[in-house]
Amino acid sequence: MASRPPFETHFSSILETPFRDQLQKGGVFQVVNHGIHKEVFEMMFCEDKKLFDRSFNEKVREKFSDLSKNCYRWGNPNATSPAQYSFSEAFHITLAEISSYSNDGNNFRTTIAMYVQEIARVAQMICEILGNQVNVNSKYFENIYALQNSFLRLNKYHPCVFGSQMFGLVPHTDTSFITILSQDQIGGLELKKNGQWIGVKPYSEALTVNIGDMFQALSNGVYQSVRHRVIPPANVERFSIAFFVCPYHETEIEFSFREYKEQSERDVKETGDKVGLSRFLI
Ligand SMILES: O=C(O)CCC(=O)C(=O)O
Ligand SMILES: [Fe+2]
Repeated sequence: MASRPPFETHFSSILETPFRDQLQKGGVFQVVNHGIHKEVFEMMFCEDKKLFDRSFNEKVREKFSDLSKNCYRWGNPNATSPAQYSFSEAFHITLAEISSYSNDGNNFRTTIAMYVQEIARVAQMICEILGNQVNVNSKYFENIYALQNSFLRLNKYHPCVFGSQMFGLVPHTDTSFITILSQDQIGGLELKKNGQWIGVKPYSEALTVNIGDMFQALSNGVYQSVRHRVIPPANVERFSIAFFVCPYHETEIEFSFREYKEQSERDVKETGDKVGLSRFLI
């Protein structure tokens, strides 16, 4: 593979107004010239597709050859109505798992480890820049690659046989510090801004970044996590890969990340929705 393209080091200057104002209202931005080689994305999406191409039985099987148990889901098992159902399938793979992969020549594992190393490097830079702007202690992002709760979510969206009655992914905010998304060119991601849903246009090789609940809490509400959803594609499949940068479970923000995650999971089970940060504010 050719050497890494140069990273645009003046990235931080664009974080000044009015860009920063946008983030404060809950925003998503796209990063180009991030230094990740095109081939890394091509290889990752190729392995991603092969994984989803396995039979349903294989994917739900208890002991899946490359991955740990229970990392696969189809739809939303807690949904109590079609409006709460996500018409998509996904694999969750934590950094803890990825960093334990041995270099045994397995294509899937080598590719995923390489991808995560690259994406963590970009995530580190973005978190530090965003954190500096709002005086967040850089200790939270000292070594993102060591944050074992961070995870990749591989998403596959299918053309929805129920028309527009169902979401590809139901409206939600991410629990992470930030989320970095690679997506193909199909589109379907939307975010809520001023009460309206707005489509996020995919750009080739751009990374889409959004603020999650934990950065909203860390920045004391200066940055806002953004509510987003995915509309299922009309007649093709869509793939995306999200990297969620998450703190250690015991990290104290004003609550611990574990408390936040467990409460969110209980809320989703009981109400079909994640109540979110508002529950933790005094
Ligand atoms: O697939 C997308 O565009 C968004 C994925 C997403 O929001 C998520 O995985 O949390
Ligand atoms: Fe999300």
